[in-house]
Amino acid sequence: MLLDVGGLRVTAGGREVVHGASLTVARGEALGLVGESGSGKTLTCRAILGVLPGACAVASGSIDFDGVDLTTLDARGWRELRSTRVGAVFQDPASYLNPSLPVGRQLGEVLRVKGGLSRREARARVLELFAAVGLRRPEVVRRQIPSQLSGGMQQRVMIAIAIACDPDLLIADEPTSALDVKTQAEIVALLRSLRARFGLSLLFVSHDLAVVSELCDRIAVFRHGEIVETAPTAELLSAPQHAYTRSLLAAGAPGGLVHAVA
Ligand SMILES: Nc1ncnc2c1ncn2[C@@H]1O[C@H](COP(=O)(O)OP(=O)(O)OP(=O)(O)O)[C@@H](O)[C@H]1O
Repeated sequence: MLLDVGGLRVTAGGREVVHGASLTVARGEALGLVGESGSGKTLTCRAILGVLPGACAVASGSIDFDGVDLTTLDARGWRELRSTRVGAVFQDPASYLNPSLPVGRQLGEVLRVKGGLSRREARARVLELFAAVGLRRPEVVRRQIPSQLSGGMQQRVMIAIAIACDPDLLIADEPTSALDVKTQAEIVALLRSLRARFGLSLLFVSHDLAVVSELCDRIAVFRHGEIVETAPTAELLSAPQHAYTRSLLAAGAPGGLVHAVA
């Protein structure tokens, strides 16, 4: 198993908000996390990345990544993990990009500092990666600063940065939620093609069950800090076991979910 989280408990301001979450992601697999706002999806992802907000902490549980218990890592170990083995994309790409630096330079720096490429190698790789994430005219885009790009393009840049060092796992927390429906579909299609092309394992968070269904092999349903149900996507959609999953399905019908089941 690539990622194996067992009995994870997370506190926020001293109050427990994730109550013993267990989940696994096999190599090459995509696991979706769904559930209402505040149900603990983001803090679970941040615990796995070692980037919990200040007021939050892992109280107990295990986070095994490729045989290593991440809860034993020091700050340097976490940084190494994030720079090479686990990539992350969040809802608001603009807040993770430097507003005054051309995006090509930002990706180039990641490739040089974390990937060990020379300046020249990095420049060539920037163009390849920007093309791989579907940015047209990468030689123009690389010179632009974030505000010159649309939200969808900014998210493509973030995805390029996240996959720059060939991570084993990509954690995508609501990466499409701030985008319009058309761009959302394009980013989902991109993530699907990157999975196929690079064999990426994916932990994908969304409050939108239809989006998760299109991308993920299995789905875990969060409610009030607990995972109430985990099942293969087709099974979860056709025979949901938990009343809350049924209510999520009912809320999403008929549009996207019917399409997703078909
Ligand atoms: N920085 C923080 N300080 C204090 N409490 C927090 C913090 N971040 C999250 N929480 C609390 O922890 C709980 C879980 O939040 P979390 O962000 O993981 O939920 P979520 O399912 O990802 O929701 P959303 O879809 O809105 O992002 C919520 O009750 C939230 O209010």
